[in-house]
Amino acid sequence: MQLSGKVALVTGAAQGLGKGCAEAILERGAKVALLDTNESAGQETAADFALKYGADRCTFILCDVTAKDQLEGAFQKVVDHFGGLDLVVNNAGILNEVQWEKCIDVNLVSVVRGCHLGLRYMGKQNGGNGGLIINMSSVAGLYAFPSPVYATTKAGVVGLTRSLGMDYKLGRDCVRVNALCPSFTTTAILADPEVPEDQYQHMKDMLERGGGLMQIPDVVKGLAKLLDEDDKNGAVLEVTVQGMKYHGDESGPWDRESGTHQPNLCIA
Ligand SMILES: NC(=O)C1=CN([C@@H]2O[C@H](COP(=O)(O)OP(=O)(O)OC[C@H]3O[C@@H](n4cnc5c(N)ncnc54)[C@H](O)[C@@H]3O)[C@@H](O)[C@H]2O)C=CC1
Ligand SMILES: CCCCCC(=O)/C=C/C=C\C=C\C=C\[C@@H](O)[C@@H](O)CCCC(=O)O
Repeated sequence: MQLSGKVALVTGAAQGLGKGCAEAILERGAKVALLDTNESAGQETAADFALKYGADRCTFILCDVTAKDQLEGAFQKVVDHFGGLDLVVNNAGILNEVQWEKCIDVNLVSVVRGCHLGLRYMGKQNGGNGGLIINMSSVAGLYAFPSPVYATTKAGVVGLTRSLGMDYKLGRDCVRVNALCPSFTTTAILADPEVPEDQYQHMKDMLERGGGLMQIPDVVKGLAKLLDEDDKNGAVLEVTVQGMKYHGDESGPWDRESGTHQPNLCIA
């Protein structure tokens, strides 16, 4: 996707992977709205970006993605402020197995809502120009992981992405929907996950056996790949220290015999 002059909305963008994604999008010439509950970090990030990329290209919107009205209001504010919407990155997420309902709300329910809003504002059948949605899942959504509710939310994001990325939907909306699945990356989420001790110990072990931590720029390379590969829709990209690979390209039972797959009807 060519991003010069386009408009992006990134949730959970005050810090961490959301901030890294937002900066990569700015570097490619788009305007970016940063949504987050952390007002001080969000304002600071927006101020930094304004200095580097221009005050007219970045805005912070205080938004709890789990509050339906706030998320809807934030999408409307972005369109009012920048005059359109072309790219949504549903990134905000937490790991909390104690307050597990909250974990589902932030990581899954809000991503469903973010996708619906993205389709509402970008979908051609609604008067939009088409666009791209990138959902932040995790390697935990692809393989067994010691924190089961977190893993469930991330697997849910994979299923949501694949199904919203079906060709018949693209033919109607011209909005591609893809997911990024990073492994352990150095951000604040690693510092204080609210998980029982046995889960934490098991994660430490997985981290060691998996080859260690990635850094934010490693994951941003995955975002860049999804931005560049305009033919990808419903794609699920794993990003680890071992490299990047797409998941789940195999045909379902309905396509298996013929080996055919309907081509995309429209590329945004
Ligand atoms: N760091 C890692 O190892 C991995 C992280 N991820 C995912 O990446 C995404 C970003 O996480 P990180 O940058 O690592 O963590 P982080 O904790 O540094 O950033 C998360 C951001 O989301 C915001 N946020 C949390 N709840 C929110 C809400 N209700 N509304 C709006 N904003 C909210 C936080 O304030 C924070 O700015 C998450 O979805 C996480 O699950 C996926 C795979 C690996
Ligand atoms: C294999 C799937 C990885 C998916 C990672 C993910 O989506 C979210 C992880 C969130 C929190 C994980 C916390 C893990 C903590 C410990 O492993 C700890 O050892 C991390 C230490 C970090 C450091 O050395 O700086």
